[in-house]
Amino acid sequence: MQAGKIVQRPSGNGTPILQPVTPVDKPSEGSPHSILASAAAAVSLDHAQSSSSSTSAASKGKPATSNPTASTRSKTIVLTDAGRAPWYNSVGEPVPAYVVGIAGGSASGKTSVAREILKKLPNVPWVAIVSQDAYYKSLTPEQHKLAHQEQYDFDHPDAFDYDILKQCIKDLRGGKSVEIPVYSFVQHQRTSETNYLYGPAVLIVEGIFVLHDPEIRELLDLKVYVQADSDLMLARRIKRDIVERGRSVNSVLDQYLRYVKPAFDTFVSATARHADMIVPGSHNEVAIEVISQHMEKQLRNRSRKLRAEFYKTPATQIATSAAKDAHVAPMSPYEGLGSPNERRTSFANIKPSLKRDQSFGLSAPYSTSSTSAADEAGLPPNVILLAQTPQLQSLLTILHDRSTPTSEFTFACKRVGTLVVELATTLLPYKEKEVTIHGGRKHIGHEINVSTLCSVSILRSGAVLEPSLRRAFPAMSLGSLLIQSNEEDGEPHLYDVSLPSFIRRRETAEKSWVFLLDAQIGTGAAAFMAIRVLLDHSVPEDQIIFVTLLASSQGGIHALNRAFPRVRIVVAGVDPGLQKLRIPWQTATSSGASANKQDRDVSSESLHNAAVDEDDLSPGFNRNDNLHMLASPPLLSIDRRFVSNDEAKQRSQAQRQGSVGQSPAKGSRVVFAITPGCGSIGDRFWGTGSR
Ligand SMILES: Nc1ncnc2c1ncn2[C@@H]1O[C@H](COP(=O)(O)OP(=O)(O)O)[C@@H](O)[C@H]1O
Ligand SMILES: Nc1ccn([C@@H]2O[C@H](COP(=O)(O)O)[C@@H](O)[C@H]2O)c(=O)n1
Repeated sequence: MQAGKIVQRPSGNGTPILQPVTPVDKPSEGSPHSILASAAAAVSLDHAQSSSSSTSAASKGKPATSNPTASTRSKTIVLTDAGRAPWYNSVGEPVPAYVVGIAGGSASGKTSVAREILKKLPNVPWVAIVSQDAYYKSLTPEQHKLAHQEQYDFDHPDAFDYDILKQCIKDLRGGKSVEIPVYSFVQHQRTSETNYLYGPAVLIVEGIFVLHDPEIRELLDLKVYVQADSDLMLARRIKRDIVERGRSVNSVLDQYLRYVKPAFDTFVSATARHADMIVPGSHNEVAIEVISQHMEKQLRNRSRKLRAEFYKTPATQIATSAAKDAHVAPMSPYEGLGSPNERRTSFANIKPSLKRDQSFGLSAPYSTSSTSAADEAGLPPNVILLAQTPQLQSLLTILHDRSTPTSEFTFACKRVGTLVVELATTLLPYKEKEVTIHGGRKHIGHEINVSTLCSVSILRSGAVLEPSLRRAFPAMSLGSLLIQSNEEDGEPHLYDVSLPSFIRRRETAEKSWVFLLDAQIGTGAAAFMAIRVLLDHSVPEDQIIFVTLLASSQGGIHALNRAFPRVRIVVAGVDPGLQKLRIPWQTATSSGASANKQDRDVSSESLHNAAVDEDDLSPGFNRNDNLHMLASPPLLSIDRRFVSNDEAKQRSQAQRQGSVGQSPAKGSRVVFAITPGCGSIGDRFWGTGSR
């Protein structure tokens, strides 16, 4: 197969095309597909750092001499398209990825079939192809010497390390991040590089012995065997191995006759009996179509519509099941979207699963003042509310006041941010430290290991807390997650994962303490998704500290507690309401294929300036003078940078005048608003939205 990583990008007419990219590929400036490309970068985030030897393009047809590093490049293939919808259930447990195994002889066309399937699934975001080659056993120096003389048998089932391949499939299936080894066919060994891979909804594993191991077969949802004539496989292998794997005709033939053909006849072809489908190695369009349709159906069945699921559930039913088992979260992060009365009934019946002080052993003076405030506000036991002093109240009033000018709003935000961050830092694991004080005496104090700390902002509003955190820990690593609510169903979708390298590595992630930042918690849907991302990376639940300025006491904060009771939520202020509403929404429909991507590039002004149409309001919504929008999307420019205020204004003006090749189309979207609320805190902080 062709070396190198590819991502799928829609062509101008909307037809998917496959493009080889090097691991250091970046979204091209101004590309309308930059969100897609950025999501691809999210899944293969580490490439830029880890793949130092992978800077030259691997393209088919180039002689090995002109492309000497081609075969050291990963065969891992990643496709990401739209944002990733929730991959977990209402208690926060991940729903397994769909795993397809493709086996068959060498050069039968396994990889090509996998890629064709991938092309047929344009609506399935986050698909990855992993090659079994990455899991060849390490060779001893003696075996290594033999391998260079074509005297080592790479076609025997014992040549592979099934345990680590199994673990990799298990991890990816369970939603965990993994490091995929990069195999070199020239050096006959794994290189020092690995590819970080996280979050595929569909995983395709291909390799000659993918159907050999019974435990691996157990992990596969669909088993495919690619069948091709031996002469066709040999012809393809000669061409490929000379071009891509640095071989000569003689060496290919020697290896083929000594090992490849006998092993194929004895072991590989025998695995065909385990397959659900036998696919021809050529002229296989119909088979690929059938497989893709089957997969799409399976994926539809697995898709999570948490909000819809729970919105339909009557409150009494929720309350009853909650009372039965206080530790099982019966509601989604979207709970609280029924009428206020329904919400009160359901919450009243749910016993808290942890006692605030008991569970975390918070030390005075912080616990006493803030926990009593949290108790009074009816917040769950993992929530720590800042003591509601007149000083804090005055700052929160500035934030609540819709007439507050941007500069004052930003200033107050930073001050409240500092207070809430300082409270959050008291939860860190300080250790005793002995120092020598003036006069030479010893003194026992405390210290914190800053190298284990980092922050992850939920973009874009979470970044408003970064300045406060940076002031406390200037050298702290910062990461981010781009989560946006889907325009059609309001579900959160994950678009970009940019985590500090020590979270991407499991061993260090297990020791890390993460401040997860977002400006407010309404439905809690984005917080829910972000916490799941950190848990998928093995950050311990009780080492995640969610820091936020404002929460709705009726909202998803309760569902967060039931799903993730050990995540502490530190919050400055609490407002009573959470409203679901449908608002008119100005989308920009482009004439080109990139319409969907560019639709995201809508100035939040269009949201804020849009009048709420009475007929469009969801049931139970009361027009409220103090109501602000919570769910405005981040301002994304097409080249993935956040646009400045001026840029945003120019863009929205251009959109209104139709001068960017787009015709505005009126639609509507679901948003959730904390009431009375502070509006879209991110927009107000950076001055990019209305008040
Ligand atoms: N259906 C097909 N028609 C023509 N060439 C093909 C087809 N399938 C695969 N090939 C070619 O055969 C070679 C080996 O295919 P590949 O998919 O890499 O095989 P495998 O992964 O089984 O080793 C590649 O050069 C590929 O372009
Ligand atoms: N160092 C190695 C390792 C493996 N091979 C050959 O690769 C074949 C499997 O890869 P496919 O992409 O063809 O499925 C297998 O037949 C091995 O002979 C190698 O040549 N050198």
